[in-house]
Amino acid sequence: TRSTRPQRILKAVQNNATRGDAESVIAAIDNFCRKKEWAMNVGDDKGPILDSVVSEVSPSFALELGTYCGYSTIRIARLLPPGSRLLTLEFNPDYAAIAHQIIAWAGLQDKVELLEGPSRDLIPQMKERFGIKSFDFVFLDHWKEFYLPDTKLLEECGLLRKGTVLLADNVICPGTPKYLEYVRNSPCYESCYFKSHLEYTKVEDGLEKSVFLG
Ligand SMILES: O=c1[nH]cnc2c(O)c(F)c(-c3ccc(F)cc3)c(-c3ccc(F)cc3)c12
Ligand SMILES: [Mg+2]
Repeated sequence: TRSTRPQRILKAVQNNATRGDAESVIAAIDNFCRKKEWAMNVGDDKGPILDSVVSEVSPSFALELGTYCGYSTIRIARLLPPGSRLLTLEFNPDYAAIAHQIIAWAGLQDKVELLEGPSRDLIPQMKERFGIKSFDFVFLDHWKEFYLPDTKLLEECGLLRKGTVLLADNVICPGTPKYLEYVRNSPCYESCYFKSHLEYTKVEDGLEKSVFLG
């Protein structure tokens, strides 16, 4: 039977990237998705913006909502200081199975914990089951309709602290108007927009950075 797009991305990594070399895994995915088959990775245009925010925050505890094939997981994990942890949540088991293998190929499995299940079920378990006090950085890249409810859930579960940085993908394309309205008008957030392009295209998209003020 026909392979899936995530399986074809994994094969491109195994055929073109060096084990343990995260940069080569990122390059292999970007080359494949730019030249062969588009896929919803944050990509090489928005990616450096993600990198700069992660480097600036240098988080001890980071959360990613939406793993897909692990491309942004690797972009984040490769910049984390020793001893820090990235938890990434994926509800699609087929995506998670591929992401595990791509994260391992990059040699970053010791910094990353990939949790399978719906974010609304896993977020309330973070303190008790995963020993998280609060997150320093959150990357929202799962499903546009969940950005706002999951942000409110993170607040309600006491998982955000003064200065926690939220970075949201796709705020223009496909767009997350309810989330943008909230973080841009709430007195509890200081937000700014980083204009860029939809991955591997000339279409406008961007990332919204929002600092929780407590
Ligand atoms: O769903 C997503 N999660 C995370 N990141 C995404 C991302 O970075 C994207 F570029 C897209 C996208 C945008 C435009 C387009 F034409 C196709 C897909 C999607 C997306 C949007 C609607 C869907 F029905 C399916 C996928 C996502
Ligand atoms: Mg995205």
